[in-house]
Amino acid sequence: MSERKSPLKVIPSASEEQLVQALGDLLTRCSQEALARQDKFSVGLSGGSLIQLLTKALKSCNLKTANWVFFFCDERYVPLDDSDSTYGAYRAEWLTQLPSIQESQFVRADTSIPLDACAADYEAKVKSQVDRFDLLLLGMGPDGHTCSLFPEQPATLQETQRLVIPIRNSPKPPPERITFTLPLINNARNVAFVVTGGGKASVVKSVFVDLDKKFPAAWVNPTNGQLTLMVDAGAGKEIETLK
Ligand SMILES: O=C(O)[C@H](O)[C@@H](O)[C@H](O)[C@H](O)COP(=O)(O)O
Repeated sequence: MSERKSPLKVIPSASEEQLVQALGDLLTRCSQEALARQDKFSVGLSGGSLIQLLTKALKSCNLKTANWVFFFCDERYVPLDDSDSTYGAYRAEWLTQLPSIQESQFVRADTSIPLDACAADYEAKVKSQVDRFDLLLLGMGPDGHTCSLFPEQPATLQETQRLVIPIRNSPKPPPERITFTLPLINNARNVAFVVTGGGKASVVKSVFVDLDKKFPAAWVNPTNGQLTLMVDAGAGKEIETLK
């Protein structure tokens, strides 16, 4: 158990429709705040079920996205046209369904170079464009992993220097990845977990109520930013005390 640096905001949703609406509201607020401060809105994306939810939120909100820039909180080290590529999954959804978003708005990892170089190159890309992320959208696996920070690889949670690191032997395939580290994640202005499904209810409680550091997601604790947890009825069923 450790302390939260800022209060956790929990947004429960009774249906997918409500969750999509809440995600749209979050994007609206964070983008307005960012664009009132600077000329770009920087967003870190994650893979998994978030892709579809985000696509639905963006379609229903009709936001002006021209000044948004999308990064990847983690990426699988596979060619960009591989079916495992997180960027590829977003591209397939967004470039067909969200015509206002351009390919040039994605800052992609260069997976054609060696893995260590890929991570260092992505860190350089982040540093050259972003001081603090305006919004990081994170998923969480049933094992409590987030980004590509896995419970089986606790040393990744001790990183203090590098902002993006290579991952080898990931317990979840594919084995090679790059991932944002805690110094970068916890420096963001807004970090939002989007977690769905009853299968994750107990890990949601362990991470967000018990702050059990066995789970990498429990290490996400923005230093000077807002942490939000968006859950559907299934994932949120064991956290009554937080709602
Ligand atoms: O790179 C990956 O393997 C996925 O992106 C993964 O990290 C995902 O974000 C979480 O497992 C949550 O996924 P779900 O929301 O689909 O459960």
